[in-house]
Amino acid sequence: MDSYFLQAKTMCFIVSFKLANRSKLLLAMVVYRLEGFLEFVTCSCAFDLILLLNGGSGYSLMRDPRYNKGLAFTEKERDAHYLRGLLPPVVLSQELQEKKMMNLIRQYEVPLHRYIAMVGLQETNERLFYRLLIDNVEELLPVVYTPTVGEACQKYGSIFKHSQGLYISLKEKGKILETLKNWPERTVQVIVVTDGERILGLGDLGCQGMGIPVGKLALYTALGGVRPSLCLPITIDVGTNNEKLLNDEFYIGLRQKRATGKEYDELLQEFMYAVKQNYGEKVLIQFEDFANHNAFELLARYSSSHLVFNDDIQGTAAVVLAGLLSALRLLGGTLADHTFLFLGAGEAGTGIADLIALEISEQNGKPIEENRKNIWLVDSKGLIVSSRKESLQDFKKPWAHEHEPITGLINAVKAIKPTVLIGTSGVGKQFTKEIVEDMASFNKTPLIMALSNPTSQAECTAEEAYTWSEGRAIFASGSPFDPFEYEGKTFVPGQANNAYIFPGFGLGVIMAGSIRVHNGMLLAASKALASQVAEEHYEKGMIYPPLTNIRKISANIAAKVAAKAYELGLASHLPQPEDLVESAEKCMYSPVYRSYL
Ligand SMILES: O=C([O-])CC(=O)C(=O)O
Ligand SMILES: [Mg+2]
Repeated sequence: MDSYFLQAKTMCFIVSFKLANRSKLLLAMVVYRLEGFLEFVTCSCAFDLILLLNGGSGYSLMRDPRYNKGLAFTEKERDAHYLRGLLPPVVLSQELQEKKMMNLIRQYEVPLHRYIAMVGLQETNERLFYRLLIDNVEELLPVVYTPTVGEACQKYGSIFKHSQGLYISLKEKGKILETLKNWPERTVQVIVVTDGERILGLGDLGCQGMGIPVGKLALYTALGGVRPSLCLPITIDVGTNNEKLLNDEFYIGLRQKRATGKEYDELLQEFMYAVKQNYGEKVLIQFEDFANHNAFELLARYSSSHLVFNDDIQGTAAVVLAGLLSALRLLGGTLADHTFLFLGAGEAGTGIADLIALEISEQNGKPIEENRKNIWLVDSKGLIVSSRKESLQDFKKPWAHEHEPITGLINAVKAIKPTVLIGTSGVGKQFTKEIVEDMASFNKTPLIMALSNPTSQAECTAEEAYTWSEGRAIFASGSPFDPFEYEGKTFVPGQANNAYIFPGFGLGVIMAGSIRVHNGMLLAASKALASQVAEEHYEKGMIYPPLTNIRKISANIAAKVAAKAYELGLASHLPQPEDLVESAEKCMYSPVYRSYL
């Protein structure tokens, strides 16, 4: 079915019914609910539909976060929509509401309180929430996202007020399609799903991992411009092995140990096919914070049948590769001239290592096996070397190079002498003074990336990296660190967080109607990000552009990703628009209030 034709037809239906009378409007509403094209319906008409749905009461209407404007409802809107008397006399602009909310949020000193205030706003006035987030991205990202979202997940049960997103537990086995149909939106373009087993570097938080899909999707909208109604956060609850949560009276999930093996696989399979059946094959399914063993497996199993993207493997890889390409402007040489050492050989570590090797192969035309040789990984048992090959998990095997066995990161650093040190271990404080000093002893400009999240799990802090290297290190981290002054110079650490990539990447995939994710699209996203770092940023030690321009950055990433999808023949939205950056910017969600007249 041609969806644009259907959308247009539905819209005409509703508009004509609106012009007729309210009982007919009810019928129109049925049409709308069947087709689910609210976004295409004129604003005032949509407003009327909701009004009708709520029995004609403006009061109920104010309770819908998608439509609520709070004190910004105009006099005319108050008259037209039965709101008179339900609000105090004053009429505020959205700007003033924003100022007031920011003042309020800044009064909370505890980050979790700020998080709770932001979630409260999201649940009452969606457009104001996004307005705040977009206009104050550097200040509010650490509140709704990393690092505060980590603490929010740990305490999710205690702070839980309203449900956000969809929960699919073992209890829904055999009924997942039905469960998906309970979600109010009929059209969904991005799903972020977790099973909560590896939330950031905090481990198994079970069902309380829901904070992560909710936070990631808030970024899809704020940073990538994907409409909130098209985003669906999902948590799959197969139990948790976290004893503390199992014994917590406020825990919100199933009180049982994690299901594994066949039981797990069957639930995930039912989920994947129910999503495809309900939303079609062009819905992007982003896997987030699964444990290593499932993350690699799920990506491999579903990448040829579904539009899947693993943010921790692929998103993190793309953002780190972007940082490396950008850092070369400071370090000199090409990627192939560098030696990389990773602490951590899980999703992030091997994902990044793979993408670096792929990019080097694109550049020098040599086989990927050859280009892996300068990339070394250390896991909990030491340097990954060929004598350990038999006992290694599959995703580590390509990195088992010829070398004598070495235990301990410090010994590996001394032996390998990397130019780039990358932490993806999920364990904090692993880059000790001795390690950073060593890096600085054989590199004029050591590149140090402490990627584990949240801040408590970072391998070292910005201050440590700059001080221990006597101001010579280029430093980037997964969680944000404040600028640091060392001997009169202010260094601005970069945030090598996949937040730079996934919103724009997802937008590009959606724009092109791509049916699969391809490594070429990841490389395109990395290059698009790297190309947006300017001279003034390098002067401060930054290897990423500032987040303040993130919407522009995302539009450029989206354009390059979409272009790659067209080039690879994966795009289904034909013909290809002439100016993809312009198309990306045009389709981005704006949080400005609509008029309901
Ligand atoms: O959520 C973040 O900040 C980055 C990420 O994907 C992770 O650490 O798992
Ligand atoms: Mg993640």
